Amino acid sequence: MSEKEVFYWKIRSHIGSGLPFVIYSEPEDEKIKGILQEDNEVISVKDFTESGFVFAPFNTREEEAILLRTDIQLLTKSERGKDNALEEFDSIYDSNIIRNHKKLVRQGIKAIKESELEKVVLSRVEPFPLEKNDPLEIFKFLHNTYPTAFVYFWHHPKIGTWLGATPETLLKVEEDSFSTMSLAGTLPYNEDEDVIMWGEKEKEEQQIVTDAIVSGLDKIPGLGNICVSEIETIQAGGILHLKSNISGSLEKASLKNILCSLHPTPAVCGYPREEARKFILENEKYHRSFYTGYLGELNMQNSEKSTNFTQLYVNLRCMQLKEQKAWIYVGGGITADSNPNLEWEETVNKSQTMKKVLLNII
Ligand SMILES: C=C(O[C@H]1C=CC=C(C(=O)O)[C@@H]1O)C(=O)O
Repeated sequence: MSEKEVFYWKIRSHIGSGLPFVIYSEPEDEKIKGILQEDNEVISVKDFTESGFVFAPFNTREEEAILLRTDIQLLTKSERGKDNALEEFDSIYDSNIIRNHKKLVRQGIKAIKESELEKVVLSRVEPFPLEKNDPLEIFKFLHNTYPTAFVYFWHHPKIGTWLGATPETLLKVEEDSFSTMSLAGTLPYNEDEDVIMWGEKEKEEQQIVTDAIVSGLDKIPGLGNICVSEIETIQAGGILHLKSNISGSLEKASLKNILCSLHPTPAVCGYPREEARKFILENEKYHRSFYTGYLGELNMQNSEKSTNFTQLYVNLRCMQLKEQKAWIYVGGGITADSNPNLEWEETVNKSQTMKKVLLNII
């Protein structure tokens, strides 16, 4: 058996034993890592000084972030094949689903016009029937199709099974520096278009995220030299986003303080945070669970440099596998200038990220 076959064989046998694990690949990296826990204990993160793989929900105030212990660590390399040119396809939606999402968006716009709320991120979940349910095959396809994303397959027998390919970094910390990202605004990617015309709505949406992140970080003692990069356009599968990198130096600030300041960012919740959170919990009418939470390596050891590092990503473009279905989670940022029809289309475009891959598996 090749090294890669041994890697997947060990993962399959861990799944067979009903034990928790995660496999993942960092953006632009061909390494696939595995973290396997040897018992099925559900471990909650207490103060973010722990080491392991963290999987945190959207609502960290009421739900726990889960830690996988690094009992076994695996590594393999996987040359990505040529970019999988997967076909887009038209989904057929029940008219109630469309109506409900547009209604939610209209409620959000109304609240923005009538209250202090400036931006709210509204989402939905849609089921996709799976005939063949092989999450490892889905993971391999995601890894091959989205080389610039953080791709993962996370499983805990007592919690559930999630997969995703997210373009958004929440926090990277190594030695005395940190970086995060302001990602917002969405347009469909069209390879024939050389110049991308971002509208005022998208620019404003992204600026709200940048300003809120910077003003939150500014208040944390022990963080300094905060810099914001130029805004750039990035491609994430079939869509484009506006992105700025935000970085700085970290002296004594704790990870817990930084994460409390960052999560949930206005890219997944809104601004001001409290008003947006309240609106989401009262109006979305479904449970986000780990969608728009975050995940990744927490206080892991870099053996080459003998330092600790943390690399966390926002859980976007993701799905949960249950009841022979993939539940795909999608949302978008709403501001006063949002158009409910376009917001619906945006969620449809985002759902293609997962569906294109699933269609090749079933
Ligand atoms: C909430 C999602 O995306 C966020 C991240 C980037 C762009 C977004 C937007 O344009 O609305 C969202 O803020 C999602 O993909 O489900």
